[in-house]
Amino acid sequence: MSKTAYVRTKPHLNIGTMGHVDHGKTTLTAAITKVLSDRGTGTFVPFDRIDRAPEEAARGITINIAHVEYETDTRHYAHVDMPGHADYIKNMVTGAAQLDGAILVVSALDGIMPQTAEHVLLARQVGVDHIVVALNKADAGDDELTDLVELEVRELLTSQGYGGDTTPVVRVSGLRALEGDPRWTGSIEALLDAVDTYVPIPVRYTDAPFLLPVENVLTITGRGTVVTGAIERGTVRVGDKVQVLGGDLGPQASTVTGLETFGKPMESAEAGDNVALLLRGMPRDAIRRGQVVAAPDTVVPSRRFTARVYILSGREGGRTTPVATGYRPQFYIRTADVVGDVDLGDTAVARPGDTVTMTVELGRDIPLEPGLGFAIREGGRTVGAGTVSSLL
Ligand SMILES: Nc1nc2c(ncn2[C@@H]2O[C@H](COP(=O)(O)OP(=O)(O)OP(=O)(O)O)[C@@H](O)[C@H]2O)c(=O)[nH]1
Ligand SMILES: [Mg+2]
Repeated sequence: MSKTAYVRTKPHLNIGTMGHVDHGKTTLTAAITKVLSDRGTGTFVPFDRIDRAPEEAARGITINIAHVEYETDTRHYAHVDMPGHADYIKNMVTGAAQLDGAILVVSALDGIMPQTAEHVLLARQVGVDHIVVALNKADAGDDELTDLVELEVRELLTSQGYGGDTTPVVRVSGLRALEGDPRWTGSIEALLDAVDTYVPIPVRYTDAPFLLPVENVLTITGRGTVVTGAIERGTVRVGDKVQVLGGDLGPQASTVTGLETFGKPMESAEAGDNVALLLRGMPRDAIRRGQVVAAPDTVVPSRRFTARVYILSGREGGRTTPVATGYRPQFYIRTADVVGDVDLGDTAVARPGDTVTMTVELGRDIPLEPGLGFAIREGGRTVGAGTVSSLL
């Protein structure tokens, strides 16, 4: 089977849809691919293909199917439609989504709902700096109500530091656009123009040594083990030697023998690209989500570090009671999810809303470095957000 190689002609960005359940994220995602396939710069991905369970390995070393790709006149996008609220939280807090910008989908009929606010808050915490709003279901709403919803959304964004006054808010109908109604396909064009102009091309760390947090691991019969994820920094080429780090077996050497993005082979990939790497001689059970693939001898896994941590307040969905030394929550670091012991030193307790320095000892060694962000979770909710200060 011969495949067309990926040709990099435009800057690549990672974006995604977020917003309350049923506000139309998946319908909008399908509509975007429809409008762009009509333009000839993408492939139409119908609703039920996006909403289907991920990981379909049969077609080659391809990435999680919740991603779709498309091109506008000026850019190449990987777009992730997170299937549900829990997946959104997981992908955002672990950094797996690595969004350069987000489309906040708000139903013009319902306005802001709890997950709308929660997703905006989380986007802020994980460093998504640019949001474009799709006021969806505009076909079914009346103008006065939609005006109110728009006002409400702008206020929410401002309250989270997004500059709601200048945020593009575009009235769309994913459903009608999907049906080909020209009035509403035009609304999708307008939304894409807003994304193209409002979300800047991010600075990529292409000069740093290669590092890929592993999101998924698959086996391709007859070819070997494949890992997928978004490249955090650096570049990688077919033939490069790499190390797999953060597992129980210690660092393991391998060589990249295949490289693809969205099923298309590529010679080299760089920071920000969503890729699949075929790794020579790597047994399937020797690597799992949460580990990293890196340039040899550039990363040393460790488990003790100090960090500055913000403990979310109850109002932000966090705890209502303080934490103390001996607290043992889960730490979400890159794509890893690992338990850690918290030591607050001289500080007696950390109350919700406080920012504190803590020492953490993780349950296993993982690649860490100063400046690395992480989330702290407990019982299915995010209770803290922090940054590594130093390794011990
Ligand atoms: N009238 C109208 N209905 C819409 C529009 N977009 C989506 N819907 C309907 O809203 C419902 C939810 O749409 P989805 O696209 O599944 O919403 P979602 O946000 O992906 O939902 P979750 O993934 O479950 O959070 C479906 O019944 C859609 O047909 C729209 O533009 N107009
Ligand atoms: Mg959906």
